[in-house]
Amino acid sequence: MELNGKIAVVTGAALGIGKAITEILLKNGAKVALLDVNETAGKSLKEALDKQYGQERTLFLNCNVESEEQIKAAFQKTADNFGGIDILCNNAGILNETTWEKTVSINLVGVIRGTYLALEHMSKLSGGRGGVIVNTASMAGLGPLLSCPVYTATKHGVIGFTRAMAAASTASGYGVRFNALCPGFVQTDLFTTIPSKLGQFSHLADATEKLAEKFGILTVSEVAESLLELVTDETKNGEAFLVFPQGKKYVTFPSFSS
Ligand SMILES: NC(=O)c1ccc[n+]([C@@H]2O[C@H](COP(=O)([O-])OP(=O)(O)OC[C@H]3O[C@@H](n4cnc5c(N)ncnc54)[C@H](O)[C@@H]3O)[C@@H](O)[C@H]2O)c1
Ligand SMILES: CCCCC[C@H](O)/C=C/C=C\C=C\C=C\[C@@H](O)[C@@H](O)CCCC(=O)O
Repeated sequence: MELNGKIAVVTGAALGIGKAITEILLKNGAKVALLDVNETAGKSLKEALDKQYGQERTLFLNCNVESEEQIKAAFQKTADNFGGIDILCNNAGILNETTWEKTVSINLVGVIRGTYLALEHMSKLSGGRGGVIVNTASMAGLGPLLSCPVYTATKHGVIGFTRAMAAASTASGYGVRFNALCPGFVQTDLFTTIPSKLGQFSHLADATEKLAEKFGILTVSEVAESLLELVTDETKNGEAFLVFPQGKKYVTFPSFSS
């Protein structure tokens, strides 16, 4: 996919990985709607991006992915403002094993909600022009992270949902590709605030730290480069792209056909 003139929506765009995704999409010619609950950070980023790319290339919308109404309105404003939606990055996510229902609501339900509402704009079956949806999962979506079982469950769910939607899209003719981005540990606020978010598993913080030492820490720019590959390579559909400092690989899943 050539990004010049394409229209992208990024959730959780104000900080961390979402901010880096926004920046690399803009750098490659896309227009970007930034959706985030953090209005202060979102408006601040929009102000900085306006200086670098001009006011017309971005739109900041205060949007909580837990709200059907807010996502629906944000997608409509994006389509009205830019003329449609070609790319969706369902990136917003939290890690909190104490408020675990909220973790499920944002990380998994929010991804499902965003996907279904975006298809109303993107699917060729509903008058859209197709495109690509990339869901930010995690390495914890491929293997259990012992200190955060609910977070692990949400990321496993995101990968399963993404792969099933990719198959459904091919079979149905949506014209939309679906891929999961699975980073290892990444230096962001989510990562640095972990110790206070493990709840009943706080005693496993040291074990988690040892895992981070083993696997290394990615920069947000490294993650964004991998996102760009999933967006632009039109051969990629139904992929789980595992990214960590030592390298990156497309995950092979068990096949049940004899
Ligand atoms: N940091 C890591 O180690 C790591 C590794 C793999 C995957 N991830 C995933 O990457 C994604 C981004 O995480 P990050 O590390 O950049 O975190 P972050 O906390 O730095 O940024 C998350 C952004 O999402 C926003 N957000 C949170 N809840 C929201 C909601 N309900 N609606 C809209 N926006 C919301 C926040 O305001 C923030 O701007 C998450 O899905 C996370 O699970 C993170
Ligand atoms: C507590 C940190 C939260 C960061 C969340 C973010 O999504 C990052 C996750 C990064 C890595 C997850 C690794 C999971 C590893 C396990 O599946 C298992 O493979 C570990 C195997 C143990 C070993 O090889 O020594």
